[in-house]
Formats: sequence, C-alpha cells, structure tokens
Amino acid sequence: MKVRFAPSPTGRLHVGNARVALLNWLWARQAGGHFLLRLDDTDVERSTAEYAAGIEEDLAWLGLAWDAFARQSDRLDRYAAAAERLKAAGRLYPCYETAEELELKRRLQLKSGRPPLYDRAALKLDAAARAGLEAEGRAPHWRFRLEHAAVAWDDSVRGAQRFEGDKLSDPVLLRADGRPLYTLSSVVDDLELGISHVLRGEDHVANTAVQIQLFEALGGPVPVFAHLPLLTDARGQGLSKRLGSLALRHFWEEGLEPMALNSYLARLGTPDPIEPRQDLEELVAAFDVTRFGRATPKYDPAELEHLNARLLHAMPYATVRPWLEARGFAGFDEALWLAVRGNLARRGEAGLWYQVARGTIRPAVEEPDYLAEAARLLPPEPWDGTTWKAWTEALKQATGRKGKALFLPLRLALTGQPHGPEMSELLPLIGRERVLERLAPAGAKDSLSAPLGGGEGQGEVGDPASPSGSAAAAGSPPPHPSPLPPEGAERE
Ligand SMILES: Nc1ncnc2c1ncn2[C@@H]1O[C@H](COP(=O)(O)OP(=O)(O)OP(=O)(O)O)[C@@H](O)[C@H]1O
Repeated sequence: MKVRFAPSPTGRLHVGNARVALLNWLWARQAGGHFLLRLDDTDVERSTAEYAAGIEEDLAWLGLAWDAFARQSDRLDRYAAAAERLKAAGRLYPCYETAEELELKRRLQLKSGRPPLYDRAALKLDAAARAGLEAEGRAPHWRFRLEHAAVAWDDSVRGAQRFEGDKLSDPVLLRADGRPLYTLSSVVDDLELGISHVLRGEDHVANTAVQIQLFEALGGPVPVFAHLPLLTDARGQGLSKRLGSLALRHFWEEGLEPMALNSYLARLGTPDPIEPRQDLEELVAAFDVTRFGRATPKYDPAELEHLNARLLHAMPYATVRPWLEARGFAGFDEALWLAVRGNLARRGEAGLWYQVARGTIRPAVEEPDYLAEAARLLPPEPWDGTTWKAWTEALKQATGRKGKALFLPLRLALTGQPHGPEMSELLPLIGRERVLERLAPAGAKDSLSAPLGGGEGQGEVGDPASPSGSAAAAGSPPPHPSPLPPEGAERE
C-alpha cells in the first residue's frame, strides 16, 4: 500500500488538511505501507517556498514522518510526456475559446435550462480552421475527451459511487501556456509514484470520476478511493488554507499537545468515543477507515481543550522528560511531574510549579502572625504525604481555624497561587527550608499589597527556556493558575 498527502503550498495547513494527512498516515502505517508527501506546487502564482516549509514543519509537529517526498514543479517533464501520449491516442484535443466565449456559452446553456457542459465545438474544427485560429494568435488549451460511459467506484467512505460520463465536461488538462492542471499532474504522479489508495476530502469526488478515465487512458491501475467530508469551523464555516482559518501553526504556538489534536482528528466523524492517546502507535492500532461517516464534522475547540488537559493529566513522565530537560528544568523529577500534571491545561504551565517546588517565588503573604505560628509548628523532616495533614491538624488545634481560613493562607504563602495541586503532595517536594523562607519572607509586609496569586515573582515563573520559534515544543505560554480545587476546598 502506498498513500499520499498532497497539499498545495498556498497557505499554512489547517485542521481539515491535518485530518486528511493523519488518516492517510495511519492507514499506511497500519498496512505496513508508505506515506508520500507531495507538494502540488504547479500554481506558481500562489505557491511559495515559505508555505512549503511551513507544511513540512506542521507535519513534523504532528509527528507524521513521510517515507517519500515529491514536488510537482520537479516533474513537469513527466506531465508533458503524458500529455503527448494522450494527444497521440486522440484523447487530448486543442480548444481555442477564450474565457469570455466560454462564459457566454455557459450562460446561454443555463438560460435554456441545459447543464453547463463544454459543447465540444473544438472537436469539430478541421486542420484549416485550427490553423486559422492560430494565425490569429490564439494558443490552444487542451481538453481530455471523456468516454460517454458510466464511471463507478466503490468508495471506502462513501460506498458505491457512479457518474455518467456524458454529464461531465471534458476537463482542461493543459493551459494555453502549456502548464498542466491538477487533474493531469495528480493522476500522472499517482500512477508513476505507485499510489494504491487515495484518501482525500470530498471536494475531489467529481474530479475522481474524471481521473478514473484518465488513469485508464494512461494505461495504469486505478487506485482505491476514499473521500472524507470536509471539516468546518465551530460556526459551520468552511476552511481554507488561503484564508489561514484554524491553522495548525496557531495550535502549536498556543502550546497545544500534538497528540491531543491527533487523538481528536483520528476519531472526529466516527461513532467511536474521542479518547486522549499518548502516542501515534495507539491510533494506528485502532484505525479503521470504514468508521468515518458522511456527515460534516464540526471542529469543536472546547472538546479539543478538554482532550488536551486529559492527555496531560495522564501523561507519563518518560514522555515529557526530554521536553523538561530541553527547557533546563534541572531536578524536575517524576514525583514533581506526577504531583502537578493533573493541574495543567498546557504543559508550559509546568514551569510555574517547577519554580514553586525547585526555585523561588514571591509568596503571597497574608496574615503574617498566622504564618509565624505555622512556621513554629512545622514538623521536622523527613516529610512524606502525611506531613501536610499532621501539620495543619496541629495548626487547627493551636488556632481554632478551619477550612479556607486554615488552608488558604498556607497555600498562598507556599505557592503564590490560590489554587493548584494537592498540598500534601507538594509540601514534601518544596521542602522545609523553602517552606520556612516563604512563611516568613524578608519584606513580607510589602508583599501584602501584591495582587493575589500574581506577585511580581510570577514574572520569573514559567519556562526559563521559552522556545524561540522551535517547532519541536508544545509551546510554553505564560503560566497561569489552573482552575483546580475551589478556594478553601483542600481535601487534606
Ligand atoms: N475542510 C477540510 N476538511 C477536510 N479535508 C480538507 C479540507 N480542506 C481541504 N481538505 C483536504 O486537504 C487536502 C489538501 O488540499 P488542499 O491543499 O487543496 O487544501 P485546501 O485547504 O482546500 O487549500 P486551499 O484553501 O488553498 O484551496 C486535500 O485532500 C483536501 O481534500
């Protein structure tokens, strides 16, 4: 099996493109086949090298490595050779109508209630008429002469498909300047590069009917086709690379997990539940092209956010460790990761908890007298998961405080945040020395005026090695407290 993902480098990939890329990749991996990345860059006015590089960057971010690479602009001689074969076989014929003439014909057809099909007037021209038109300075464009027979295929997503050849217009394959159109270049590539399965958006269904005849005219095998409905945005609007809608690049700039997007796109449009998956291999094992339905799937940002958080909350330390190390979080060990991951909406927020447990923060000190009492009752080390309970129990006895009044000033002083991971887990990770410093920091009086959970120390908290445009990172946005236990609702 060999599949391909064939975007035009006319913009950055969007989630709809990513879905097609991912599903092709999964299909190939599951079958032990090959995945080709082909850049359809014959539209020289709109294709750019930057967009081509952007597509590679976006696919790399998703983790979709390609086994082979092709660029249509490198293969123009192949399309020209195929066109010559079609001409020799009488399947490609020259036409001389201008765009205005064609438009006029179209309008007349529509007015008289006929479908706007090309009337094949050019087929009736004899050699003298053609020579006359060329002498006028008209260069021909070339149309593929379709067989007026039924074209049918068994689509892996849509089921049985059938088009009548006489209800289709002979498509233009070569422009007047000799440049090939997509219909030709795509079929020549699929044939010559050995593509066995074509999975793409349903914007290509009508193309497929024509292309099947072209595959046959060029003497090659016809691939298996699968056409997926096009994804829309949350409001039901279509997506376009050219308009930059829902570009993948924004997802990675915002620090979204690529596996959250992969997990989402691999299930969207199927009746199966959308579950967070930590690696692509899990998605490969579960892939089944026949599960995808024909209804238009809507991209739901809230569902993706939720999935991203669920993915992080279950993420093994081994998965995140290289990323933590690359950011210079020395000593961000497994215990710390396990303590904080359940509070992350973005992995970049891990930097905040790194500073809480291993670095310095500006504690939000409220009620210094209470904190002084807390320091006095702080148990000696070694500490474990029971220390917090023992400490706060002693404080409760000594002060008569309970609930929010007992817990919140401690959390604020020790983490600088009103919310966060379980204090019983955090406390041993912060350690006695830091705890004492934070309960009675120098200049504590000044910090009383610091905004709650947002002291200036927050500026240092976060990712010490923020990516400078690196595609490898699941971004590192400025940290912000995660909405975890409601105030005063410590479960200790
Ligand atoms: N909204 C969408 N949902 C799912 N697949 C899509 C969507 N838009 C395009 N595709 C598919 O993505 C692949 C790449 O197509 P293409 O490069 O033409 O993208 P495009 O977004 O339609 O581009 P443009 O906006 O530049 O015309 C094709 O298989 C196409 O069918």
